[in-house]
Amino acid sequence: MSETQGPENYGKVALIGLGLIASSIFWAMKRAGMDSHVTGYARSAETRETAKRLGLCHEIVDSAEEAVKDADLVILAVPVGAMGPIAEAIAPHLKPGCTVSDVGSVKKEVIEAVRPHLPEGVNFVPTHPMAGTEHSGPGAGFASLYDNRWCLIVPDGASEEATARVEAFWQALGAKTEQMEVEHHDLVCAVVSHVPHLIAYTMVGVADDLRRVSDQEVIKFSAAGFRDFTRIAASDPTMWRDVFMTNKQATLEILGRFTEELFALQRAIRTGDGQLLFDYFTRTREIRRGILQAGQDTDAPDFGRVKVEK
Ligand SMILES: NC(=O)C1=CN([C@@H]2O[C@H](COP(=O)(O)OP(=O)(O)OC[C@H]3O[C@@H](n4cnc5c(N)ncnc54)[C@H](O)[C@@H]3O)[C@@H](O)[C@H]2O)C=CC1
Ligand SMILES: O=C(O)C(=O)Cc1ccc(O)cc1
Repeated sequence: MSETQGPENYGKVALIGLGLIASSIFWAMKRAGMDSHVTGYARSAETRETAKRLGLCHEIVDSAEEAVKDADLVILAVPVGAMGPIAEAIAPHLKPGCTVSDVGSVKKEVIEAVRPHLPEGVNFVPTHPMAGTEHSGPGAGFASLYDNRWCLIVPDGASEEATARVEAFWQALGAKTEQMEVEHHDLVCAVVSHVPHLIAYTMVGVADDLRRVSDQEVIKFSAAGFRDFTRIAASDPTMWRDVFMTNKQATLEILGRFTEELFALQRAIRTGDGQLLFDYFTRTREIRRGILQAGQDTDAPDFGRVKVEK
């Protein structure tokens, strides 16, 4: 019997992809006392072996088709570009009436890639936990990753009951949930996550290219701002390539605005317009204060040093 009997309890859960996000889901389920039977699958034999060694999932199997057999909840936790092919492969093997969910950082293209493959009667409830670190792979997960973090839910036509159960599941993992419309989700994420990652990648690339500043100096004198950039720019290249390949429209829109503002600031520096810079920085400081007041200080945990609880 489950220690908790709420709607968040699914009899059998399948995790497809066994990286940071899926392994954290498993550890958080365990911490929550859920007694679902969890089956896991990852594409590489090496990842499956590591997962077994770490005690991830109750069972690790050699194909996605086998993993989803009899599952009440299937969570796709692979890079966004791999969601469609995985959905196609598992579709004929899904339990009638089950719920399929994904955790991808982009929603519109993932929904378009996954939904056409799913049989009638299967509920698709896309989600996006706004929590992560720069680490990846099965050993990167920890039970508290989702604590007090937002998990965005993009029901996009799923039944209310299936959506409510998925929300209850994420709340049991420690997250706060909010429903969002698909296009809005992709735009919000372009602003708060995708473009900031691109800026970090660019800044670290610039430092690396700049021959007048040696690599040793970059490492030795890196202050907090640049250190944060290097942490973000150490994120998984496959995952982030897929994010920009699939959230094209929103990231290009936000990047367009970003470069306009950057040119305005560049001009102010060139023309000596200190007042413009001062006013701009005063406005942006208020945004930081707003985040702190809302109790959403995302700097609080230092992910590089965060204690891994299992
Ligand atoms: N890392 C982060 O901070 C966050 C990631 N996400 C999203 O969650 C998803 C998973 O990300 P992570 O767990 O961080 O990635 P990860 O790189 O740690 O793990 C990905 C897993 O998927 C497997 N995989 C890759 N291609 C596959 C395929 N074609 N078939 C089967 N398995 C495959 C890999 O072997 C690995 O086990 C991505 O869609 C990402 O956009 C969402 C929120 C935060
Ligand atoms: O590590 C960080 O700073 C993050 O921003 C984590 C993150 C990465 C990707 C997402 O889709 C959501 C959260």
